[in-house]
Amino acid sequence: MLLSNNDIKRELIQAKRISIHPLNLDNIKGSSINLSASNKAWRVSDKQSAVIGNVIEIPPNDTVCIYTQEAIWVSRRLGGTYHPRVSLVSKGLAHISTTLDPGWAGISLVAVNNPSEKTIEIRVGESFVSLMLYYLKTPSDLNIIENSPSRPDIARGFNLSHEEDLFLQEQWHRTEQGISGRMQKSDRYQELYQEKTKFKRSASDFLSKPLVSSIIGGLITTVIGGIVIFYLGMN
Ligand SMILES: Nc1ccn([C@H]2C[C@H](O)[C@@H](COP(=O)(O)OP(=O)(O)OP(=O)(O)O)O2)c(=O)n1
Repeated sequence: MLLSNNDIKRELIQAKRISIHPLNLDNIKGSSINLSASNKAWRVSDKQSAVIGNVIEIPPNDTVCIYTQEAIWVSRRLGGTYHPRVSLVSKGLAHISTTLDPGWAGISLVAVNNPSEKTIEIRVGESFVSLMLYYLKTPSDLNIIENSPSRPDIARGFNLSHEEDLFLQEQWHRTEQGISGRMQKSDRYQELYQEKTKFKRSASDFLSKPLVSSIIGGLITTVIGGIVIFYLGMN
């Protein structure tokens, strides 16, 4: 079953099946979450960084592998698929759709391909890929993650700077505890949490109003009374 925006928000608040950090609530769409481009991106052609200032340049007929800013953890009860955004493909870019395995933790490495004849740019921080998440009917029995978190195995094939290499070694984006812990301490998570408690509070305030509670009480009494009278009449 595909997760809606409400499902994603509920799961993020519980932090038992999904954690994302950094969390951008505006990126949660109807049935997906958009992920943004980080400043770590390399050309497949010559393995060099594709980042110039605040922009990632994708040369004609080349592919650039871009790390997302967001690190994601999902439990064994969820999987996902990565899809290109319309704003990206309408520029002439494409990327090969890939999968998010149950139990995965890490930043994602998304390969963006430019089959056109001109250089196309993606701004650092721009959301460029949509992730759709699905509940699994039964939890995956994959106990050992087959791929190393945040895929340094692939990134080390590029010419990494010392800082980039150090970043890939950081543990916060490579474990459930790291991603979940940072997410729960963030302002955006607190905002999401407050939103939920505000809704709960206003619902209970509404139900506790004397007029509302007497109408509900009256309705319940009428229904129960009706059932009792119906059965008495039957006998
Ligand atoms: N654009 C993407 C898509 C996925 N992943 C992460 C999440 C996935 O759970 C993990 C493994 O994805 P694949 O199974 O597609 O990886 P491989 O191509 O390496 O396949 P295999 O698992 O057969 O080694 O990589 C990623 O970093 N970037």
